[in-house]
Amino acid sequence: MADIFILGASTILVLVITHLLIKIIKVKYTFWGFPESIYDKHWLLGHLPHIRHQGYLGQHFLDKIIEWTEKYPTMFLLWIGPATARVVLNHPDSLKQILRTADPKPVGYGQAYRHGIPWLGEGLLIAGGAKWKRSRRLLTPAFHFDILKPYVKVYKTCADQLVKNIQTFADRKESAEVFGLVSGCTLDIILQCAFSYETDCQNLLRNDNRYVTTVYEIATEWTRRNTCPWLYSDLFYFNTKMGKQFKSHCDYVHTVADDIIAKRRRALEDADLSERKYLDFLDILLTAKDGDGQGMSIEDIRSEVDTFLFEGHDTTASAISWILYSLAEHPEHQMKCQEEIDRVVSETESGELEWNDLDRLEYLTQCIKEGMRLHSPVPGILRENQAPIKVDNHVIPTGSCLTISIYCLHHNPTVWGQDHMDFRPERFSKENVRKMDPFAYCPFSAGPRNCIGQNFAMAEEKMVLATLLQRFTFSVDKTHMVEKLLAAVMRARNGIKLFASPR
Ligand code: HEM
Repeated sequence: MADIFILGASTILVLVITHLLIKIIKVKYTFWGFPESIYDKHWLLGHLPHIRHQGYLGQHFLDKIIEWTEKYPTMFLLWIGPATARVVLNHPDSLKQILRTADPKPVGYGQAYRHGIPWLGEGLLIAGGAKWKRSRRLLTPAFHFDILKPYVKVYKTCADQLVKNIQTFADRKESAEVFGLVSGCTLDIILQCAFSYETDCQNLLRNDNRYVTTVYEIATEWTRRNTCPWLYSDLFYFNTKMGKQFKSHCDYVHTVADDIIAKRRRALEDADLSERKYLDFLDILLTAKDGDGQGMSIEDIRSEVDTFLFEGHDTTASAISWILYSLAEHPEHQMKCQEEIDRVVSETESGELEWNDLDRLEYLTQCIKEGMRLHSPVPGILRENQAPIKVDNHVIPTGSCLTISIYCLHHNPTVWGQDHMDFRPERFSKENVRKMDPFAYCPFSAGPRNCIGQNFAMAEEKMVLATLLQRFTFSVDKTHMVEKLLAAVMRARNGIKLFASPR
């Protein structure tokens, strides 16, 4: 009996090792000669020690990928263990080849987007093929300018509450951790605009904001799992402590989404839709019908709500917080923004910024763009190519997992110059933008799978920042170290602390 067991176990071991060896040989052969930093590569772990430096994906990894971008400015390989290679694209000429297509996101075993499915389902962000096409067509009208215009009032009301919250720190002459406060504000905004759902999620007395903190945990854990090949198996992962916690966090955010949907469904039953010119995002989801009269399934609606709740608040919170940080670091640019905002506001009839005024905030817009270049709120995205791609003399075969590193693109010295780490809003002056390759600057990605919410996001960023800068001058709290942390969005490891002096 024991002999049979030993024989069985040895056979399985030999098969596993043979499978692994074949995989290693195949991957090495496929990417033979591709640029990669062999000096930074461990013989077994590949680049994992840099990816998981001190156990998290942070500044060390960002410094490394910038170093590799300087050496290999069109693409480089990133090895996750001995048998998995990711092709990182970091130059407009290489990444435009994939961004111009609607090629899907990789969702196979061990692929990053797969690990997000328990949370976001197959919503617009993760779905591919016909499902993505249908949802994109359905939801595009929800971002029509006529729908977005009235949202400026919501942006302003929520930003006014943010001002009040920051004022409490200013009164005590304390620095405020802005990332958390801004996240509450952007969540408030997306809940009201897309879901007609009002909460007191900016109420500081609540002490926490369970939805924001839970999304923080989920997004951080999602990224952590992506960098741990030993956690790729669902069977294993969901039996670990972290896997169980991830699942329970997902269950909680799903109950939030279910509540939003149920309330809106009840409100819609009493409403006369024929009188409304435009429907908001959730109305569209709830009333959408196929040619055969079939509506969207409950799971599909929830996936979209979860996707928009996350994409609609975490990304903008990252953008606004990091831009504010750069402005606090550069008083000269902050002052120019304030002068512009004061002037534009003084020229309005109501004394309040309206939709059309946002375009007149040209210098603020330059600072926003430069802030999103420097910090890249969404640092990287993945795609699976459906046709071979040629970069320099190398052919990336069909079905490869491509990492489009937005952060590396935005720090590529061959595109942005040796001063790419400097905050220089003049990079986005009209003359400079005219000379720019359209794929050199992609905070919202580009092509058919670009960000559906980018106009919403830009208007929101302008309104929130203009409201804040009208009331305060920000400066950095030098006692607090600000360090980047990569999750699905660019976070700050211990937050961002700023002093706000009332003007
Ligand atoms: C500064 C803010 C934002 C940034 C930097 C940003 C960036 C991005 C990027 C890079 C992508 C491509 C993702 C990928 O290929 O995996 C994307 C897609 C997407 N974004 Fe945004 N986003 C922002 C705000 C928003 C907002 C406010 C919403 C919703 C209201 C939104 C909804 C989405 C959705 C649904 C997708 C998937 C689109 C598709 O695949 O068709 N985003 N965004």
